[in-house]
Amino acid sequence: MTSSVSIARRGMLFVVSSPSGAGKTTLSRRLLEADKDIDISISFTTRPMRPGEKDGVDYSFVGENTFLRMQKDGEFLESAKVFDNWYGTPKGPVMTAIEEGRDVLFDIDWQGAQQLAEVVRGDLVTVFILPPSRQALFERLKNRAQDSDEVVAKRMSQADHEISHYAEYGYVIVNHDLELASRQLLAILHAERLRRRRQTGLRDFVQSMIGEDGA
Ligand SMILES: Nc1ncnc2c1ncn2[C@@H]1O[C@H](COP(=O)(O)OP(=O)(O)OP(=O)(O)O)[C@@H](O)[C@H]1O
Ligand SMILES: Nc1nc2c(ncn2[C@@H]2O[C@H](COP(=O)(O)O)[C@@H](O)[C@H]2O)c(=O)[nH]1
Repeated sequence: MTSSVSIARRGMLFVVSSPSGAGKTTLSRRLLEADKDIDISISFTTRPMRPGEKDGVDYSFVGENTFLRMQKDGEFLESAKVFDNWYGTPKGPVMTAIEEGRDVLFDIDWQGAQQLAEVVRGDLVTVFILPPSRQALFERLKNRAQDSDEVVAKRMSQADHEISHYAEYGYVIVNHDLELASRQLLAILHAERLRRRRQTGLRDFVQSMIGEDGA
């Protein structure tokens, strides 16, 4: 029978970005289902709630005055205007999770990823999701049926610019087959947890083993 050995490690900030509609929210949800040791960062936004979304679950929905006050008071780890709305990552929950050695998942855009890179560097893992084609991206946005034609057109018009940032990311996944892309994302998470520098308890673990008598 096997039993697992627990070695202390640093938590990481696991960022997933993509052009709108490529599937990062879908993949993020599947990652949370598949791995219970990662928490999602719930962003604040001034965007109107979509059908089916819940306040405090998908986002914390706030008015622009509240958002700008929070931004001024330094309550965000990063924040950016995306498609005419404000989005921001609240500092508190992320810092607590990292201090406890837990991993945090971020569904944020390239501007947010750049800002996080300035703050955390070594604890940051970045994944960019590409659609299999431009046509597939358009169809996913249309079929999601949660945004007006005008909003879909705006997101498509910015897709090229968003895609141009793919080279700033450590990993890139083409989300053609959802099952495969989900497995690939999970594999990145698992491999990154095993990086030697993240395993802060390794030294003690190895020392105790070397010091053991017998065998
Ligand atoms: N591999 C896939 N094949 C087909 N449809 C997919 C695939 N992945 C995601 N979808 C669908 O594409 C639509 C867009 O996905 P999702 O909402 O996850 O995109 P997103 O990148 O989070 O977009 P946004 O940035 O606008 O939030 C959804 O309806 C989702 O079910
Ligand atoms: N920089 C940040 N970007 C964020 C954050 N939360 C979400 N996002 C990105 O905004 C767009 C649009 O999202 P949608 O839910 O309105 O479709 C998408 O690229 C998200 O990744 C955030 O806190 N900071």
